[in-house]
Amino acid sequence: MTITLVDAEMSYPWATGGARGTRPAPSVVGPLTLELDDGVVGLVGRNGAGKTTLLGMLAGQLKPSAGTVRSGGRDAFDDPVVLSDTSFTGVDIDYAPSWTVTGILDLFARRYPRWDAAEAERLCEAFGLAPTSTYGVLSRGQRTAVGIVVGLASHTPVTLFDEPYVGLDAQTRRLFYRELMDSVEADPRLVVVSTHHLPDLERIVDRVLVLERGQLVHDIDAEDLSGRFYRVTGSEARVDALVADAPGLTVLERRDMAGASRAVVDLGSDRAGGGAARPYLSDLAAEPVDLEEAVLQLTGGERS
Ligand SMILES: Nc1ncnc2c1ncn2[C@@H]1O[C@H](COP(=O)(O)OP(=O)(O)OP(=O)(O)O)[C@@H](O)[C@H]1O
Repeated sequence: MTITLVDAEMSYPWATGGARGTRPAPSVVGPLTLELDDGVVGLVGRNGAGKTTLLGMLAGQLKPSAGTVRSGGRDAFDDPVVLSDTSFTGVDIDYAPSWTVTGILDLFARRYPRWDAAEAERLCEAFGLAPTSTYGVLSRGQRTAVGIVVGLASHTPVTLFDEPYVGLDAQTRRLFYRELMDSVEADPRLVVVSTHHLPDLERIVDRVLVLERGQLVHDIDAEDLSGRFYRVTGSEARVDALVADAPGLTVLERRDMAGASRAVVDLGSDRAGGGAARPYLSDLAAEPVDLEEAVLQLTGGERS
């Protein structure tokens, strides 16, 4: 499935404190022009960057205040086809406390034409969800697991997960990422996962979108990240020579002490000729930087 955004914006008019519609509200997302295709997309950004809002727009649940969001060629907002083609689960989505796990899953089985009941049952067992438990008695992690089961078993062409790790212990988180990986391998679709924990997604993600104050500041092909960022260590003179000689190399962070130097460098994407600088690393100790560190560097260093 393809989702296309053209100059799409979202503002919450009532967030300005004035009467609704009496003065222009600032956009919390956009304007964004973007195309999303099948594959796993990681959506990252600091608190309040607009991730949940963007997911709501992709899901057709929020009407853009300007521009367009089209999913599978249809105007996404409130479109019945888009709604049955899209699952959106996550941290802010709750169900009535009296509903049982089975009751919740039955609801989605009716909503989603490609629902896989056997898979839902298997996943419930794997995530330790008793079918007769009511939602109100589930722990935080078990509630997250209900959302995960819905997202995976729905087999919707567009599957959106908003921070699908809240409350999960390390083993269960790992189980989710393994199940997600198997699921998209068997049934490729567009999956967007908003997250503050990129390392968990590192092996699965095809693309990373970085939002900052509602703007898309980086759109990174995950393959492009491997072999692009390195932490190098060596004598100051060697690091100076690397910086002077390697074509297209950018220093993102550097610390010099007593004649020795440690630096994080960006060789540039392979598409932009980043490979040209790689041979210059051979004189130094160089280790690749992981996806999260790379994104942190691209977004201007440590999050405070
Ligand atoms: N229902 C709402 N009414 C008014 N403002 C809202 C509403 N929902 C979100 N906002 C505002 O929109 C901005 C983006 O919020 P959003 O929840 O999309 O960010 P986020 O990136 O998902 O944040 P987090 O990582 O903290 O979950 C924030 O400034 C928030 O205060």
